Amino acid sequence: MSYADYLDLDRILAAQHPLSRDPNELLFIIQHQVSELWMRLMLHEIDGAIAAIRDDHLPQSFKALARVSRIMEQLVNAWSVLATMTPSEYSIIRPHLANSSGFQSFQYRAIEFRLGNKNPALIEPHRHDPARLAVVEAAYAEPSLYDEAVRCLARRGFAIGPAVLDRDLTQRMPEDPTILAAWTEVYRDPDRHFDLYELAEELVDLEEAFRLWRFRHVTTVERIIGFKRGTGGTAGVSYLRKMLDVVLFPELWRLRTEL
Ligand code: HEM
Ligand SMILES: N[C@@H](CC(=O)c1ccccc1NC=O)C(=O)O
Repeated sequence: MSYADYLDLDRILAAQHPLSRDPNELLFIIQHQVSELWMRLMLHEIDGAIAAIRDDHLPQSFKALARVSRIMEQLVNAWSVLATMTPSEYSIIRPHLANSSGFQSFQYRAIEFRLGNKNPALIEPHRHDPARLAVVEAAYAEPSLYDEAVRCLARRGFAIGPAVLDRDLTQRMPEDPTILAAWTEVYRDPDRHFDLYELAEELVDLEEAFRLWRFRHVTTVERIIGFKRGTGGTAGVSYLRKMLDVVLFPELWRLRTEL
């Protein structure tokens, strides 16, 4: 066993195939490949966190969630590398991308779904690809990270409404007063509910990192393509700006007003 064998470097380092003659395309490809590798680890850790919460092993979930947030921070900082690519450079690469786009990232979609941001329309780009479709559909159908956190609140004796606990898991969880009341209680007496308090703060950390990623995506996109339409068919920057309004764990933000 050698370093290169263990890491399967021959395959990883032979996996860049620029379509243009532009030297900057290598940056574009590697930026996305590195992101997909980090996303692979994020999905693994999110799955671990979900299982740990389900099994009431909260300290184990904190380790996994902290790792997910630190990975997301890597992805946030990675935008600075891509931002060294100018609009002139990208305009040479872009025609080669045809209508491929980030919508086709099955790992990104699985992460969004695992974090509870469910939208069935976004399964469609994966319809033609059975193996990837299976990953996305499983993430769509299964309880999200936040579902498991809320079920944990219920197991700890907080009165979570039946509409929440018996909900259709394929829909986004609507903001709910019983969840808000439970988290508010946790934050009013952290010493009494310390592990739930810590869980909540891990979730807030993760959501903050995710928001920063969305913000840097849209800002980098505006810097590189301005207000052109996206290759995936959306209006581009104005579409991505709307995504900045997504709130993953609404009651955890709302409770701060209640304290
Ligand atoms: C020059 C660089 C980039 C440009 C111009 C760009 C542009 C866009 C646009 C316009 C969209 C909306 C879909 C569309 O109509 O095409 C989009 C979506 C997306 N992009 Fe990028 N992007 C860039 C780099 C990246 C990178 C480095 C990643 C990291 C993996 C990424 C991941 C995604 C994802 C996951 C979506 C779907 C977002 C969602 O559903 O909320 N993009 N991108
Ligand atoms: N949506 C981008 C294209 C794009 O960024 C892209 C194309 C192919 C593979 C990855 C991509 N990155 C994420 O959206 C654009 O409109 O220029």
